[in-house]
Amino acid sequence: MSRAVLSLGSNMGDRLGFLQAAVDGFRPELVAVSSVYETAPWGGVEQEDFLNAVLVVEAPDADEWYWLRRGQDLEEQAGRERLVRWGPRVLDVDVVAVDGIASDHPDLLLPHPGTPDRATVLLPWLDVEPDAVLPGHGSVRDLLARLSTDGVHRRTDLALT
Ligand SMILES: Nc1ncnc2c1ncn2[C@@H]1O[C@H](COP(=O)(O)OP(=O)(O)OP(=O)(O)O)[C@@H](O)[C@H]1O
Ligand SMILES: Nc1nc2c(c(=O)[nH]1)N=C(CO)CN2
Repeated sequence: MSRAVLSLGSNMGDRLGFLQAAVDGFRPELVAVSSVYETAPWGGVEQEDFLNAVLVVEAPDADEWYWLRRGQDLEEQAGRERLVRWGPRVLDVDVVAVDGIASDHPDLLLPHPGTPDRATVLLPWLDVEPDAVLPGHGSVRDLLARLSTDGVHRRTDLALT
């Protein structure tokens, strides 16, 4: 069984609709969906706030590349264009971690190297796995305790179904 943690983000157009489309795309493999968070952009590009969420997915015969490909297919279906690094996007699907796998392949770095510094990933991850461990980095709770969560707000009025 392959178990992956995926991070979703959108800051253009119907943000919740794009996240929901990703959830629907992963429906057969879906184990858990976090709350939706409204988050101030990190990365230095001036842009609209994001909606972020985290999914846990599982499939019996998948490997880590399967999850990357599935995420990229869904980004493409959403009409994503790669214009600016860390810039606006209709849908971003990052593979945060797959089981305990470490990968330094540039097309699939695992765990995703941005994760330890991103409250926009760690906070929603804790919703679905309160005892989560980021392989090689320790508990998600401890990683999050080092970070500011200013600008990361749970949207109780929005939900992915
Ligand atoms: N763990 C991963 N999850 C998703 N894409 C990855 C991962 N590791 C490497 N990549 C590669 O990153 C590229 C996509 O980068 P993308 O434009 O989505 O980055 P970004 O989301 O803007 O920035 P960041 O990766 O820092 O969140 C793809 O070529 C993909 O193969
Ligand atoms: N808050 C927030 N900021 C971002 C995000 C994101 O998902 N959330 N993704 C980016 C590009 O990957 C750039 N900046």
